[in-house]
Amino acid sequence: MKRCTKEQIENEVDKARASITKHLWEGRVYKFSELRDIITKDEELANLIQLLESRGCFVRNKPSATMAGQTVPQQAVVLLTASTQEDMEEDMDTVEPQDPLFSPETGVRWEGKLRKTMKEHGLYEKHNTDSDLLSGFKKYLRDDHGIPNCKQEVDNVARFLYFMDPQEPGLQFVRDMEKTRSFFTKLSHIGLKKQTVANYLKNLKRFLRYIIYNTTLRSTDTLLHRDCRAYRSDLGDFQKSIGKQMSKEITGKRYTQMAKSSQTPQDCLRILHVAKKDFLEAIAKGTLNEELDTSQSLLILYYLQSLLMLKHLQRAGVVKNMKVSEWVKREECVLTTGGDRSRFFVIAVKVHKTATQQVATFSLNEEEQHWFHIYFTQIRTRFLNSLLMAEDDPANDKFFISTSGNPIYNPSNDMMRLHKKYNVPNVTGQVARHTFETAPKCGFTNEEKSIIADYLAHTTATSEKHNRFGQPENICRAATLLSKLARVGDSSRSDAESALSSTHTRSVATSGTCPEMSELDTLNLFIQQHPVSLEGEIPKGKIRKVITGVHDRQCYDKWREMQEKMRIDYVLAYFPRRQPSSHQIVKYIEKQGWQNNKPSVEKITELWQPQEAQESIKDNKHIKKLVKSQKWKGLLVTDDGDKGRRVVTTRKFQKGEVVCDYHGTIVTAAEGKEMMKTLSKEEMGCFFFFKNSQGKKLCMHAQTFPCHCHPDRDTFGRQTNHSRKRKNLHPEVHKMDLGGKKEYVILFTALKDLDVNAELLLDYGIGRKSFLGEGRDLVGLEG
Ligand SMILES: C[S@@+](CC[C@H](N)C(=O)[O-])C[C@H]1O[C@@H](n2cnc3c(N)ncnc32)[C@H](O)[C@@H]1O
Repeated sequence: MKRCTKEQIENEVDKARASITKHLWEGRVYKFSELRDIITKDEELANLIQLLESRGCFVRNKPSATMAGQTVPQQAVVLLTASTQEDMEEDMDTVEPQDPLFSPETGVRWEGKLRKTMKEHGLYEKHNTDSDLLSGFKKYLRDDHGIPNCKQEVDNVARFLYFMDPQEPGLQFVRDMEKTRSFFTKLSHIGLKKQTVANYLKNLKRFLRYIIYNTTLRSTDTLLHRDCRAYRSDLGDFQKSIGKQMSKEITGKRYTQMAKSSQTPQDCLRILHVAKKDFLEAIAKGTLNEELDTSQSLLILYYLQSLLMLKHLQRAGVVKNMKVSEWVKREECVLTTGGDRSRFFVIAVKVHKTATQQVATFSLNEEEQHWFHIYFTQIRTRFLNSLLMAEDDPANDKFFISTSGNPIYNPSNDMMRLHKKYNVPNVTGQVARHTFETAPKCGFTNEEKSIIADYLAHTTATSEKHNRFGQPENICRAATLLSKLARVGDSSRSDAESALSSTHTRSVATSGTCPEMSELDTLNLFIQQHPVSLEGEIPKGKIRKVITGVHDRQCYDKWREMQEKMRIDYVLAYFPRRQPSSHQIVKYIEKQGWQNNKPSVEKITELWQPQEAQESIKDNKHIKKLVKSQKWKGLLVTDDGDKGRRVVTTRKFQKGEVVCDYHGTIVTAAEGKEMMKTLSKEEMGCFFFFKNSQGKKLCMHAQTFPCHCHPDRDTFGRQTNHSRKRKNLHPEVHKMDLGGKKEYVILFTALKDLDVNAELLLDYGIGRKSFLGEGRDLVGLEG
């Protein structure tokens, strides 16, 4: 090139340099793994490497035995005490401590086939996790990240390190991005889910963060430290590309999940219904200060987390980060609806990873508040006791604590365990939020819709609005409205369902303007929020309509109808065995002080019938009054030629009704018999012999006339005639508290329905040997 210009020569030199560089990189550098793939025998491989190196070639990533001095001395990697939390992530996919009672279904399951494939591709073997490097990482995860069981994560990294260098766990891998890529490509090629591959990547990134920030590497090996940082940044790019592939898979999965679960809000709440019985039993135990076993304690913990995510639609981050101080500072809010006051408790969670700057607010009703209280005072303290904690331990202020005494790690997994335990298809918090967001809000006013939207969105504006409880009512109203949504189509009906079983209501329910929110659902919710009570008042229109919406009229009528029925039953219960007169009913209703919605006398009279249960009768005031006063109505004494006087009815009596009593004085049966002996044939005997519950023979005699207590009247019982065949009365012996003294009372009840002008007839028991009836000596008596 003598005649060439300087520029031409320089061009040629550049070309040669590029060619040599290319040769150096591509022609003279060999990867150890590639050579090993061709030559399997160690000795031959070693000879070849020796030859290549002697000719100026390079062999990359040889096992460390052949690279002595290049690995980082492990003693240089010392765990730093101060942790760097600058970019702590939400690690929702890491496996958590396993509980024998609630076995989780998380992480990679080393099913036989997968394990085999991984083994075949050299991806399964791992380094001993007790090595300095890995045990340091383990400690870092446990102490700095509060992950007590990080086995899976450490195992993943141990597997990766083994793949990169089977000899020993080292850091040289940061200088081999290509092999790193090959590890991840292989993982996905053998059929691991993209999400699992992404987990490996995430674990590796966290391992690097540990190395970079939590070890002494920065000072002991600056270059390697620099390479670790560069490698971690490259991993970020790699993660993005995997992320793209994964997002397709995950979006697809989520879409299917959403589509699958775009059922109804109450489907999302199914687990809360299914587990509720057991949960309430556990709560009841807690309320009674009885000791709860671990299974019950966990049930309470998982149920409450699920309640927050599925019913109150809080994100997992909110549940995880809710603080004790926030629980303690909960704000009471009373929604007054008509005569009823509903208490709510608003809680604001300020720090939650899902949305910094925002305050998540939710409100618990009184019952829920009690549940949380039981958890807080009994379960949480017990869990905390299982670990000796430092004063400044983060668990001290986290509201939800796991059995190990550490803050809960992943509420979503806890919720999944609860679903699994009760064999209910899992619903995630995200799906629940989506379902409630998209549920048709038929019958809601625009204002109500916006309250719900605000509540669900937690926009900054909303949080500002709600911050410091500016508008706690709205939060409570949102909770109420969400309950309303949740009850659409709910099949677990109670009072409301029976109340709505009339044909009229059914036709309204089906022809209503809002098929999504039927009248039945609305009524159910309304009754749940404003239970029908004997004394309560139905809420005033404005407050009522928050729930009743377009079904206000029907709900109003039904509520009142239910209350009226309750009041009728109440009045009827006061007259269990003796039909009350109109006057008695009016007086009794007046005594209750009901201002409106009073039941009518006619209805009560029409509905009255004697109750079968005899228990209530001995304490029944109405009967007691009649026994004391002897002013039994509906009876008349007439004269009968043959039998003397007789008692007849002046009104109808129903079978089972108390007609009158046998009023007299109690003596022993022996005394009664003695008294009978003294009677002449002409004298009439008024004796009623009976046995008390202890079998003692007694006698009620009505020989003294008029009696001292009722000198103005002859009582009906003693004028009742005998008939065995046509008897229509049945005697019942009771012991009643009459003015502070327990006394025997013999009530005559109707054996059958009695018409007007029916003679009262009792079987005196004549002829029965065991019965010392007063008429046993009578002759010529009808059968
Ligand atoms: C407890 S008193 C019944 C009221 C009675 N008839 C009166 O005038 O006072 C019982 C007496 O009534 C009469 N008596 C009751 N049942 C009768 C009957 N089936 N046939 C005839 N006399 C009867 C008998 O004289 C009997 O001693």
